[in-house]
Amino acid sequence: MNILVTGGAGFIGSNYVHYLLDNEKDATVVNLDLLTYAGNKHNLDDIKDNERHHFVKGNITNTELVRYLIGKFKVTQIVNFAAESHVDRSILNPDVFIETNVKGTLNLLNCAKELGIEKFVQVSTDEVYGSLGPEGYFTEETPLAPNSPYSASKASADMLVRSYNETYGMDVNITRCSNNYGPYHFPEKLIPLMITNAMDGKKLPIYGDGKNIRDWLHVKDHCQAIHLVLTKGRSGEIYNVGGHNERTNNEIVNLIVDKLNVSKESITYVDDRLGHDKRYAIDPTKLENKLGWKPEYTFDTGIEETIEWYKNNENWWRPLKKRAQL
Ligand SMILES: Cc1cn([C@H]2C[C@H](O)[C@@H](COP(=O)(O)OP(=O)(O)O[C@H]3O[C@H](CO)[C@@H](O)[C@H](O)[C@H]3O)O2)c(=O)[nH]c1=O
Repeated sequence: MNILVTGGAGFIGSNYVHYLLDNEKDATVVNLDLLTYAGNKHNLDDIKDNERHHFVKGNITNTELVRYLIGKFKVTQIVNFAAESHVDRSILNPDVFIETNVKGTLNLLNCAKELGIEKFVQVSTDEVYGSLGPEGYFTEETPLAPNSPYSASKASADMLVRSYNETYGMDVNITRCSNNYGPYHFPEKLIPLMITNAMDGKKLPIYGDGKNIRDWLHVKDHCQAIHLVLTKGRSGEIYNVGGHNERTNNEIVNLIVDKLNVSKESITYVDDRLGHDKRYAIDPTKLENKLGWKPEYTFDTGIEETIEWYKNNENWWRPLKKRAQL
């Protein structure tokens, strides 16, 4: 297997690169990442001498570069993690989301088609389904109804991937995950922002009333799911990946406050996010039944480990928060 992993210096991508090197002893990984604000070469420090890992700084929109890498490394599969991913940033500046998430995916698909790639996996999100009321779950048949510029860009990319299967018969899969947490999570996102703010005695800003619900999935369970899809997914299929773990934002922040033993008075309610989706909840039955996926982490263990990781890796997150002015 010679796998092109795009966005492999980001949160989920770098966890997946580690997963691949640990679990596929014959795999060569070509890691293409632009190292934007959220990409970080330090996520890959422990594998920088690994001969099966080739890091390349570059943009997935660069046709010549993608063609060159596929040829040089005889790439057989592509897993596309590269994306602008932060909803708040997409509300302020949607353009770069279209550029990377839509045009970048299109470029990868074109190169994959031209050079005969065996499998293309698009890593997508449950946000393409929009927002749920208090009952029910997103299944793979739920109609797409993205509400933010971010989720609209991801839904657009999903449609392109689907079309390359329908039109050109390309072997593709789309995975749609719920909210990930775990090591190397960029500290602009809810869980790492709250942990690191709490460690520094800063305020913990909750948007709106804090009753919005997210389904939290450990990033390592997500990586395992993506790999099952890459190796066993049926061509053209979509697989939802969820944690069976719905929590309100209030619950998450209060849990972190308790675990880090800081005052509840640090919690502060701030203006709501525009178009804030109320509830995401994923039904991962298809992945469990068809591909035998079983998450290993309970949220209790996962969040404990994650908090410990941030306590032990201040050198990793402090410069990031400083640079991003968080
Ligand atoms: C950063 C921040 C977030 N929030 C709220 C907004 C959401 O309801 C919830 C989680 O926010 P975020 O961590 O930004 O994640 P969310 O918008 O759900 O999106 C994440 O999860 C998605 C999957 O569901 C991914 O596709 C996105 O790339 C990823 O960023 O916490 C706050 O209340 N305060 C905050 O400071």
